[in-house]
Amino acid sequence: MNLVVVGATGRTGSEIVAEASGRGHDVVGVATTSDTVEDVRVYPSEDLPELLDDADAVVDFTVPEATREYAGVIAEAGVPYVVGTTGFGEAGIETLRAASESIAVLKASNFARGVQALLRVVEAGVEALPDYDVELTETHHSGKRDAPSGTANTILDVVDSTREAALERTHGREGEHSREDSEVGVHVRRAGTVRGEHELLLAGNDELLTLTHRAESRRVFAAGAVDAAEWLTGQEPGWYGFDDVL
Ligand SMILES: NC(=O)C1=CN([C@@H]2O[C@H](COP(=O)(O)OP(=O)(O)OC[C@H]3O[C@@H](n4cnc5c(N)ncnc54)[C@H](O)[C@@H]3O)[C@@H](O)[C@H]2O)C=CC1
Ligand SMILES: O=C(O)C1=N[C@H](C(=O)O)C[C@H](O)C1
Repeated sequence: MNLVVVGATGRTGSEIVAEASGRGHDVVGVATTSDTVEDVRVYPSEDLPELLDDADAVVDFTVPEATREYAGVIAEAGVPYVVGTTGFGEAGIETLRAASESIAVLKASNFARGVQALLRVVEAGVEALPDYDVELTETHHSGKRDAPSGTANTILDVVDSTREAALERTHGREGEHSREDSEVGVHVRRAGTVRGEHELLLAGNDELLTLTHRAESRRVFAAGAVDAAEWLTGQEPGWYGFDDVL
């Protein structure tokens, strides 16, 4: 497969370049400036339209502004599009949804297989313990831009859909007021080189249940993203998630 990795010089993109090259794919990179990663040539972003002529799939781990800018040109070129970037507002999601009318778009906030399993376990835990308090804590490296993480938002969406109610997301706490039953606490930590940890706490009835996923290296995201690109090349235009691949 001819694969274009947008964000190829980044923390995650460079791992994706290594993973895809290691599987024998022909990889080119795109980033803000030209470079080389793992002997793979990285082109500046203005070269993207030309690189799409020979591409079988694009994988994008950048920033929401870049993804929004490139979605149109990738859709015009008719190339399947795997999006790992997080931190979109509603307008960003709309742009990707519009692209999915003409190409296959697979967007996931986390390409670790363990997180897909965690989402199923969260659903089961919340269903079994409907009255328990729910608190979410996520920890990432100090360079992460968006907060809460995309995965945290996905977990909270699963809690809401399981409870069939939108809990009020309380981001950290200070001052003097006790917890309301209608809220879910969301706690974000940024420190060092942590690859990504998510913990959901369910508490009530004198007991605690904690559900935790910890990524130990970015290779887990890279492997999932390349699995997704390999799978997506055979799909019809539409909107897909990582659970469709597994
Ligand atoms: N879905 C998942 O499993 C995962 C998602 N992510 C997400 O991926 C994104 C990137 O994270 P990191 O690799 O830590 O970031 P990073 O800051 O290390 O790398 C960003 C990359 O994007 C490129 N870039 C930035 N603006 C660009 C533009 N306008 N045009 C072309 N390239 C541009 C940079 O040159 C760099 O190569 C974040 O949104 C993060 O949350 C990260 C890990 C796993
Ligand atoms: O920026 C990161 O590093 C990560 N971002 C994703 C997110 O926002 O959930 C996935 C993973 O946790 C690593």
